Amino acid sequence: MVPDEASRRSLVDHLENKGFFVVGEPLRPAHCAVPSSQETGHRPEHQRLLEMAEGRTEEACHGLLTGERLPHQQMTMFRYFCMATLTITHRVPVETVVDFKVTEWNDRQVSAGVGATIYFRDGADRAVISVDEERWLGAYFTVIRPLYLSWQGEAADDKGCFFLGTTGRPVANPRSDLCRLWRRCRKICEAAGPTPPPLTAEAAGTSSRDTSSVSGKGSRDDQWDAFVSEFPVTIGALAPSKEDHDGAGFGDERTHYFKWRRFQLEKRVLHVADSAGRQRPTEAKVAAVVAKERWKTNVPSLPDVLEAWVSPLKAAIEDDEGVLKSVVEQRWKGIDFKDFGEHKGRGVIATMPFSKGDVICDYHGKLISESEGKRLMDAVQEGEMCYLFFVRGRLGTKLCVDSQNFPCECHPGKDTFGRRMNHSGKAANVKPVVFQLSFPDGAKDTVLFLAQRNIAVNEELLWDYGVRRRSFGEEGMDLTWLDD
Ligand SMILES: C[S@@+](CC[C@H](N)C(=O)[O-])C[C@H]1O[C@@H](n2cnc3c(N)ncnc32)[C@H](O)[C@@H]1O
Repeated sequence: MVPDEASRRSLVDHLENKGFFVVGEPLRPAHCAVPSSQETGHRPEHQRLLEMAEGRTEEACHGLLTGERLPHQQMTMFRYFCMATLTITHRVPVETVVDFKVTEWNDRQVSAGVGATIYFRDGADRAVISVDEERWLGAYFTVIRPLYLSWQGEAADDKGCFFLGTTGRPVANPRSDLCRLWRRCRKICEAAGPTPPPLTAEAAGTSSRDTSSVSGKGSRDDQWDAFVSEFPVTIGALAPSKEDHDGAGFGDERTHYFKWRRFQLEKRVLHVADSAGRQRPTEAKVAAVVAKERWKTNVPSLPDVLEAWVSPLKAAIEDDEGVLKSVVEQRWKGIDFKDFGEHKGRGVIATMPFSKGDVICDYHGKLISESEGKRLMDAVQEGEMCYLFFVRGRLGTKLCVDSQNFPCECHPGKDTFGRRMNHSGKAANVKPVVFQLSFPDGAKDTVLFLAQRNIAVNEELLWDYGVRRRSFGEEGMDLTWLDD
C-alpha cells in the first residue's frame, strides 16, 4: 500500500532503478491517431522527452540516409525512438507495434506534404504520421532493418515484422526497449530540463490487456538480445564493464558478460582461422593476428583455431553440392549393404573403386547433445548394437549423432549406410571427419566418411570406432571384435 502520490512516485523510481518496469495506470483506447491535449498522468512528459530527443534523431536520420555508418548503439536507439513515436505520440498499442508488418508499412497511404496513414491489424488500429515521422521510420526500414537482416542467425525468422532486433528476429520485449530509451533520454536531457517522471504503463504504450507489474528484463533470450543490441559482439570490442551493465539497465548480471566473451572468442577464432587462408595455422600465425588486432584478453589459442580452420580439401567438400544432395537424399553411389552373419551383423562394402580422400557417405542421424547421447548409451542393453557417434562439432562443441533411434524422421523406411559400417582398429580404410554443410535450413555439423586409402570393389568399409577394450571391459560385453 502506498499512501500518497509522492511516496508512490518514489517507490516507482526505486523499482525502476532496480530494473523493474512499472505498469498499472488507467489506460485509454489506443487507436487515436493524434494525442489529445487533455492528457492526464505522465504521458505528456514522455512526449516532451521524445520531442527533446528529436534533434538527435534528425541528425541520426540524416546520417542514415546519406550513407554514414552509425555506431550500433545509436542505431538501436533510433529503432527505439521509432517505436516510441508510434506508442507514445500515436498511442498505438505496444502489441500492435511488435506485430507491425512490413506489408502494412508498404501499404501506408501517403499524402504528399502531410505525412502518411498506417493501418495496423486490417485497419483495427491506425496512425496518421507526419512527414518527419515517415522519414524516420523510412530511414529505419531502408537502412537499419536490412542490416539486422544481414546479421540474422541461421534459424532466425523475421516473420515479416517491421521492427527487428539486431539478431534479425522480431522485437520481443518492447517495454524493456522503451525503458532503456527513457533512461538514455534522461541522461541526454539532464541539462535541458527537470527529470522526467517514472515510466508508467501508459507512457510505454502498454495496452489494457496487460496491467500486471512485470520486470523490464523479459525472458532470458530477450534479455540476451537486448544485451547484444546494446553491446554488439564484435572481434574488436571491449567486453562491457560492470559500469556499462549498470548504466544500460542490466544491473550486475554477470552471466551475459561471460556469454558475451564466449561469443567474442568464437568470432575471434574464426577470424584468425580465416586469416590463415589455405595455410594450416601455426602458433606464429595466431600470435601475429593477435598482435595486429591488439587483443590483450579473450585471445584464441592455436588448438581452437586449428579446430575452426577449414583446409582446402574441407572447403572443396563443403562447397560440393553433390555431397549435400547425397546427404539430404541419403543416396550414395558405389556402396551397398552386406550381411556378415550373426556375430558381426550387417556392414557396408564398396561396389566401385574409391580413391584416397573420396567422400564415401555420411554418418546419418539426429544431432543431439553429448549428455543426451550418454543417456541413450546408458539405455543400450548388453549385447545390443550401438549406433551413437560422439563427436566434436566444428567449434569444439561436444555432440552426438543419434542413429540409435531408427529409422530417422527424415528418411522413414530407409536404412542408412553410416550406421552399418563396422569397426576395425588395424585395417580401417575410411575415417570420419566433421564438416559444416549448408542445408536449406542452415549450416550443420555433418560427419562424412572419407577414403583413407584407395579402396577396391568388394572391400568392406571399416573405420576405427576409437574405443579400446579397457574402457569397455568392465561391462563384461563380448568385444573381441575390437581387436580386429
Ligand atoms: C554401428 S553398428 C555397425 C553395424 C552393425 N554390424 C549392424 O548390423 O547394424 C556397431 C555394432 O556392430 C558390431 N560390430 C562392429 N564392428 C564389428 C566387428 N569388427 N566385429 C564384430 N562386430 C562388430 C558391434 O556389435 C557393434 O556394437
